[in-house]
Formats: sequence, C-alpha cells, structure tokens
Amino acid sequence: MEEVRATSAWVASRSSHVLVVSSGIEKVVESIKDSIPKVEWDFEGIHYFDDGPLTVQYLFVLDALNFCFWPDKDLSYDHLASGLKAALQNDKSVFDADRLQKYTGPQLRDLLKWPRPLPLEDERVRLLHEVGLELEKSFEGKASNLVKSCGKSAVELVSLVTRHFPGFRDHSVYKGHQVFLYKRAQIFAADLWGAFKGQGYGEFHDISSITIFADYIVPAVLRELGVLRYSTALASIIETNGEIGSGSEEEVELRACSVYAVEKMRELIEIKSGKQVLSVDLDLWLWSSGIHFPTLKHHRTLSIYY
Ligand SMILES: Nc1nc2c(c(CN[C@H]3C=C[C@H](O)[C@@H]3O)cn2[C@@H]2O[C@H](COP(=O)(O)O)[C@@H](O)[C@H]2O)c(=O)[nH]1
Repeated sequence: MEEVRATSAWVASRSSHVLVVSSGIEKVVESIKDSIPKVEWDFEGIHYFDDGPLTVQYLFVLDALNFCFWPDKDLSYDHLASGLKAALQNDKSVFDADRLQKYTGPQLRDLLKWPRPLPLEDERVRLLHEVGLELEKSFEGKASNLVKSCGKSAVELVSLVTRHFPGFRDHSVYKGHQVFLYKRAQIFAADLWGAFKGQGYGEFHDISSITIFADYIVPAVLRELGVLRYSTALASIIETNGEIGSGSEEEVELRACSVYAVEKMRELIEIKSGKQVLSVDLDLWLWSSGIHFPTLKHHRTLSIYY
C-alpha cells in the first residue's frame, strides 16, 4: 500500500484545513506504547463466520456495501453486518453471484429488514450487481477464488480487488494529484485476517502493509485525541452537521491526514517499544473508541467509498 502511504503523506504536507499535530501524536504514543489496547475483531458479535468460503463471500458483500450510514440517524454498520448475517443464515444461496446481479433496492432493504430506503440505495444495488457479475466472469462466482489467487498477499488482494471491481477504486484528485485511500478494499483484507485469525483465507504475509481505513469515525477520534486540528471554517461545518463535498480539499485532507497521522504514530511506537505495530490494530482500537463515543461529531460526505 505504498501508494496510499505516499499520496497521504503528500496531502498532509500541503494540507490547509487539517493539521497533523506532532505533539498530539507523541502524547498518544506515550500513553499506549507499552501496551496497545487490543480490540478483538468482531468484538460486537455481529458478523457471520463458518470458517469456510461462505464467510469470504459474506465479507466481500459486506465490504462492497460498507459505506455511508450517517444520512439515516438510526442506521449503522452493525445493522448491515448483522442483517447480512441473518440473511445468510436463513438462505445459504443469498450471496450467490447470479443472485447478487439481480437484487433491487426494495429486495436489499427486505434482506436487511430495514423499513425504509437505504442511504445511496441505488448505488448499493449497482455495486452488488458489479460484484456478482465480475465474480461470475473471473472467479467462478466465488470471492474465495479471488482470495486464493492473491498468493497470501494483502497488497496483491487490494490490487486484484481494485483492478476487477471499479466500485472499490477509492481515490481522489487533490491539487492535481491522484490520491489513493482504498478504504473498502483494504478493510476486506483486514476483515479476512481478523475473522480467520491470520489462518487459511486470512493468512497474509504482508498484513503490516495495510494502512488504516479512512472513514468518517477515525478522523473524528484523532481530533478528540489532539492528533488532528481543523481550521475554524472546517470545524464549524462539522459542528453544524454541514455536508462536505466528495473530492473536496477538505474531505481529502481529513482522510489522508488520518492515514498519515496513524502511520507516524505507528513508526513512533515501533521506535519507542522496539516492537512491530500493525496499522490494522491501531485502526480497530481507534474505530471502536469512536463508536462508543455517542457525542462524537464526524464529517458528512455522501460517498460510496466509506
Ligand atoms: N476505520 C474503520 N472504519 C470502519 C470499520 C468498520 C467495521 N469493521 C469491523 C471489523 C472488525 C470489527 O469487529 C468491526 O465490526 C466500519 N467502519 C466504517 O465506520 C463507519 C460507520 O460508522 P457508524 O455510522 O457509526 O456505524 C463507516 O464509514 C464504515 O465504513 C473499521 O473497522 N475501521
């Protein structure tokens, strides 16, 4: 994920709405360097797991739809993960590639037992179709074949996913330069690694290459921790629940500075403790503290990427 690291650093060095605060990073590192708070994957107990290829299919569908929950104040990631789990337990063929290509908005809503239209529902349906079609065309309908063909490399998996599935190509153009964040493609690798506990479909020799997943929770947590500081104008948009345009400088800076700041945090912990630290572990710790923080204000961008 060198391109995610390099392009995020590029944005951080030119950023004007979001500042990465070195003293904030040092403070956080001081408090966690001796023992990084370990958060278990599926600490919520909401994901499907059967130790086999169906779990891979479930995680791929989950991460194809893992974006934009905030426009509906009652909807959260939990509903998606547990709704898809219940649907699969009820009908083992629910995520077969041919069926993925045919879902309509109301059918997806039904599957998730959600009583009203989902945010960006037409995009969610389009992306499901894309997943079904390309899985059928190139991977005999199975996400497990996609994972098998990456040679136990998370970097290769992200590259394969973004090559085959345009909906996962999470990137922006910032000051004329292409910036890669690949949130959902990277989280798919991390979800496999977490669910299968680094074995079988979750075995990746390069899991340390994955960065954090730039969503709307982690930047808000980093700000609370004093690691990110916002311009007055940006702070006021977030405070008043204003929308931030997808691809705007503000949005790219929020996401890229988060990736960059956590990479700096990781490097500093490694220097101070002499131990290897995974961005995936830092991400889960930061994200889980964010979702347990009911008054946390996050930025609002309509996006299919996160
Ligand atoms: N950085 C980061 N962002 C993550 C996740 C996850 C879930 N990961 C699972 C993996 C293992 C655990 O057991 C988790 O269940 C979701 N999100 C993002 O959060 C937002 C949803 O928030 P809210 O509207 O409050 O539900 C939305 O952008 C969504 O894409 C993560 O791990 N890291």
